[in-house]
Amino acid sequence: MSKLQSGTLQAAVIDLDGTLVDTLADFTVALNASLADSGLPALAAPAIERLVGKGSEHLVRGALAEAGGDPSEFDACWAAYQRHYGAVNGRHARVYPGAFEGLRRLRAQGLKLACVTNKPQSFAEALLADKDLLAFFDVVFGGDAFERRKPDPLPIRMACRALASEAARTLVVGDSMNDAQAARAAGCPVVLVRYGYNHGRPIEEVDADAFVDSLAALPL
Ligand SMILES: O=C(O)COP(=O)(O)O
Ligand SMILES: [Mg+2]
Repeated sequence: MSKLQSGTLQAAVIDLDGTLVDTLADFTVALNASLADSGLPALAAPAIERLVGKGSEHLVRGALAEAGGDPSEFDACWAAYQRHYGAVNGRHARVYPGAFEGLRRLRAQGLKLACVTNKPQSFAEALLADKDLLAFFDVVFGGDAFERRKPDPLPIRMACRALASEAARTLVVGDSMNDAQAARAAGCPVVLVRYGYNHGRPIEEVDADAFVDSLAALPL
């Protein structure tokens, strides 16, 4: 755990959905409206939660399959989802307890901050702005910012480059195996929150340096 000790870090890369903001209700409303447009039944929130974390295409494709739709309906469902999510983005979402305090503490330590999410860039920026979180970040990279997204290390590496930080001195904070795998492959220490979305799997089975119940409890 020594690599997480205060004073050694230069920057932190923070995930969005399931780490900073609880967006499951937004996903549920937008996906079910999209499925309804295709005449398909609604899904319960826990089924949708298991699909969150690998980006919006994965989410829509998975929801379509779970609702009994045909893969050929993807394009229509994807277009509907863009519309519905754009209309609902942030409305049913809430910032997790401790998130503001955690971000303030990271900033107070002099760390540069990046938000790296698999959520599309425009939705991510709008959500962060709506929740008064955008100003904490030096840079925001969405799931469509690069050719590969988490669990690929590319977005984390690009964040380190943008922040001019060494990977080993850049703390990744997330809620899922996608964050942890990306961080490990990039050579960054990683802390996972216990309250987010991890494809229905216990978070503590993921390889990480520490687990916390709140961003206010980050081991800094
Ligand atoms: O869009 C998703 O699937 C999840 O986004 P995240 O990377 O912020 O958790
Ligand atoms: Mg997440």
